[in-house]
Amino acid sequence: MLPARPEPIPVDPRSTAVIVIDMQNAYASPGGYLDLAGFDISGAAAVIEQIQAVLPVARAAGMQVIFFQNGWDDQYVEAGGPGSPNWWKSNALKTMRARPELQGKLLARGQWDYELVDALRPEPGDICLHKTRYSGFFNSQLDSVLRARGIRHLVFVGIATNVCVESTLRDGFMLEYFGTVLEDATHQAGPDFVQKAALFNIETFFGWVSTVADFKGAFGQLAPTA
Ligand SMILES: C/C(=C/NC(N)=O)C(=O)O
Repeated sequence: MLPARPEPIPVDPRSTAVIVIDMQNAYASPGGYLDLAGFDISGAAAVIEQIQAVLPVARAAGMQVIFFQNGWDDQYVEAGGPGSPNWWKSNALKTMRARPELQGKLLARGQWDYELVDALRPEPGDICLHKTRYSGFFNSQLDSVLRARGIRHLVFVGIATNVCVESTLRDGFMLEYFGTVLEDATHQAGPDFVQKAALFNIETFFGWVSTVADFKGAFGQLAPTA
């Protein structure tokens, strides 16, 4: 059992994936997109440390680790033009329109901004997926990757709680996946109250909320199973 809110939840490591949402320089490094767009990323360093503690435990327990990277091709075709709400709402695209010297740099594959932070690198056996919108289920291989492995439970870490973490967990709920967020391994884009609001939504309507300490306590002693 994994201690969680609103109640403990049974989690079988063999049918569980840890989903690492968008731990890219864009979201977690000074000089990355969120920082340049004026969001407070001071909590990101702690999130990196917490994820560093989670991943070895997850791998040793036999869980699948899946890294997501968010962004687009270097011409921003995947971002959509003015006919896409993404063109209007993406703060990365808006920041580049306001500051033309950044054009081509933010969230573009091949650029530093798109890369995962140095401290969190996939290991052999981990899976890396790309996404072009906030939900990891939209236009990606995530659902088929999970179904092929019999995975039903998703444990979320990463940035941002109220955007890509919550969007992916919500879509997973609609697709019958059980979703749990490790709250202290996530950080919001926006004021503190949006972290609280996202976690309230998740624990009340869409899934469960746990902590890194409880995750380590539940799975830290487990050897991989055949
Ligand atoms: C604000 C934002 C969040 N992304 C995420 N990874 O949650 C964005 O991509 O613009």
